[in-house]
Amino acid sequence: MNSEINSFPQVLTIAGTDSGGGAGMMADLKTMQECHTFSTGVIIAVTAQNTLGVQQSFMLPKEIIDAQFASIAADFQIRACKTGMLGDVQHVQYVVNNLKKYDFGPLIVDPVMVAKGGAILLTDEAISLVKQQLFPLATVITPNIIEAQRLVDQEIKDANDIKLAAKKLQDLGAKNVIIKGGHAKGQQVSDYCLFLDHTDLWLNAPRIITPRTHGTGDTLSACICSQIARGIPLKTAVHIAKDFINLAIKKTIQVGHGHGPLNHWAYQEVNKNAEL
Ligand SMILES: Nc1ncnc2c1ncn2[C@@H]1O[C@H](COP(=O)(O)OP(=O)(O)O)[C@@H](O)[C@H]1O
Ligand SMILES: Cc1ncc(COP(=O)(O)O)c(N)n1
Repeated sequence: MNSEINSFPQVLTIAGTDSGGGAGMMADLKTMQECHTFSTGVIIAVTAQNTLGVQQSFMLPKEIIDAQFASIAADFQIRACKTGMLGDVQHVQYVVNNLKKYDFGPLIVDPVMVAKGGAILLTDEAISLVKQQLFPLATVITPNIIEAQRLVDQEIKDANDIKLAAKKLQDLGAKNVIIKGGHAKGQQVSDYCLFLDHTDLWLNAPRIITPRTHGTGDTLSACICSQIARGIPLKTAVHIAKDFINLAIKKTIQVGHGHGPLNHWAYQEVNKNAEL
């Protein structure tokens, strides 16, 4: 066997597609590419979507989902993987089964529930399965504040509530928890990280006033996934991901009429020759 084969960092995104190119698997692939990792994908759902919303979606059958996992496992050495839109109970179960069957390295779970345009991307019944079966497999989970409220079934009003929610989510089996603050109010956008070793930190950045935030959560979690695959420690990875997302929002591109997509190449442009 040639030991050079598969020495390059490879990652996997398990998600829904976005025909509009801004969120879901499309945002993941663009981010992973910019992070100099080779990205593979298991498509769970196909959405007809643009910056104005989700017009239609179609959940793929079990056979083709299992086959995608098998194809990837047979040829690549995936060093980290992430989940995005999983849709419903059945599809969460297919993903859990495959993640137990194959070793794809550390798992980042972005428990995507509702698109920025309002479309439901995870049914209510599927939420408890995500908590019971997917979180215990996860190295990192990255709910936004609204998702965190649903997951702990409690209102989150302030920083203390965020900390308590993160602890509750960790108790469900997720090793590291990041609660994203994009949907909170205030001039700062603060993401709270609670790590496995019980240390914590806040990632702060000035809030950028813009409707162009389609795919922010996908991008943050994909960036963390790629950094982990490259061997970057998690506490460094989260700082890189925060810089990456901040620049992707700040260096805006004018695309679409609604919740516009991000500038995924901004980080590389600003950090030319960065050791990314
Ligand atoms: N208006 C904004 N200005 C700066 N950063 C933002 C803004 N909105 C979201 N972010 C950042 O984007 C990432 C995703 O956050 P959020 O929007 O809460 O997640 P989601 O896309 O899952 O709803 C976080 O790191 C958050 O801090
Ligand atoms: C297929 C898919 N996955 C995830 C999102 C969430 O992204 P956002 O919250 O920015 O709409 C989305 N809109 N579509």
